[in-house]
Amino acid sequence: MSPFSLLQAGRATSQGLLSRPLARYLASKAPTPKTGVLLMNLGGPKDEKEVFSFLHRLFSDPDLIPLPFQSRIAPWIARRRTPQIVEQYNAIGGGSPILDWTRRQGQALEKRMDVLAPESAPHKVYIGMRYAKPLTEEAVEEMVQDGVERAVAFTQYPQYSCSTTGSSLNELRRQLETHDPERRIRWSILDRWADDTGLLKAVSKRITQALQTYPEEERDSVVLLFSAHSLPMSVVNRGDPYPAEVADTVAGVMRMLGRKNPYRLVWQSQVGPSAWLGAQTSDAIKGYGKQGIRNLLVVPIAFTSDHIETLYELDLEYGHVAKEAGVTGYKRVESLNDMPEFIEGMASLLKGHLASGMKSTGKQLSLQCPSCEKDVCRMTKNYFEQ
Ligand SMILES: C=CC1=C(C)c2cc3[nH]c(cc4nc(cc5[nH]c(cc1n2)c(C)c5CCC(=O)O)C(CCC(=O)O)=C4C)c(C)c3C=C
Ligand SMILES: [Fe+2]
Ligand SMILES: [Fe+2]
Repeated sequence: MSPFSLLQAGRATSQGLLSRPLARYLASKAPTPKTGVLLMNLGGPKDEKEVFSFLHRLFSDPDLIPLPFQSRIAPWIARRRTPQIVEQYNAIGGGSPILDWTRRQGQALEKRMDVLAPESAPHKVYIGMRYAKPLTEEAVEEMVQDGVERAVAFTQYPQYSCSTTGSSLNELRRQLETHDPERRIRWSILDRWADDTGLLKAVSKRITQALQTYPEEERDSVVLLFSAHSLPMSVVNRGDPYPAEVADTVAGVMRMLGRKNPYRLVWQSQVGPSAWLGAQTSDAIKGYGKQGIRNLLVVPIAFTSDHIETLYELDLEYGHVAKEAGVTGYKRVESLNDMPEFIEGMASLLKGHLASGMKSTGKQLSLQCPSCEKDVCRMTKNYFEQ
């Protein structure tokens, strides 16, 4: 076991497991990690008390939702939305499991990397969420304090969007400018892994496992409904690569599966009145119901772990839609979470990245934020390319 796993609590100051001084003391006793790996994700409230602050940060982010008078409007929207979202989190156990899953993924990844890539060991995984604790800032502070010299920003969104990975990278750059002004940490970016073999294998295995639960004679006709978080059409229209990269993952999974099941890519989690990319997952379910299709297997294809969008929206909300529509064989593929094949995939992706000399992956160089011309993204590109 990695020495850092033993000191797991030491990195958990923001998660309230230990007092900050004790955590600092424990961290000071650990060896300096040779490689720091920052897992970046959206984050979620751990309980209902955190829902407002989570939504407040989210609606304050112009990379996700540009709003007029953002700093004044964001708390207002967050306050209005909080009761409804608290109810949704309560329906799935009171909070988002995204941090628990990310921690488990991180621990398993750290352990596997120390074996798989001894040349870059010891590895230490940090977690930087965009809108909930532990925030990017806390992770960066800890990395600086640990004396990390080489680090990989490893986004947990396999497909690139300026509103997700782009936003996390912009935030990382801002935090580094404050907390590491001398640029002691050498960074590289690991993102745009939509077609990564490990990812495709893990999703394919999940689908195969789920298909086994249907009667054998019905298995080939089960409709595979790949569902990804939607994007506002304004973001799609400026050329955000996310829809194409999601489609790439779907095509790769279907190739790897080697099955002839009917399949379709649909979009969920639209927010607010503006136009979003469709077709909506819920409309597709209703449509299949009307056609008399009974067996629908939903595959979350842009999330790597469980949270409100899988547990509430896909399972509860759309489970109800399916029931109303007569889709009696509506099921959802289990999320990747800490599936060993997925961890193995993450580890070999990371190992390959490190072996490439810690430069950005090259094949799909991330840092161009390909869709947008925002100054903030250009600044981030310049920062990491130096
Ligand atoms: C691929 C992942 C995601 C994309 C793309 C994405 C775009 C996006 N999201 C919003 C607004 C909200 N998203 C919310 C929750 C949420 N979003 C993602 C992922 C992506 N978002 C996740 C994993 C979660 C769940 C967090 C958790 O439970 O841990 C929410 C909060 C819930 C709600 O109020 O409905 C909002 C709001 C926009 C506007 C957007 C694209 C620009
Ligand atoms: Fe951008
Ligand atoms: Fe979202």
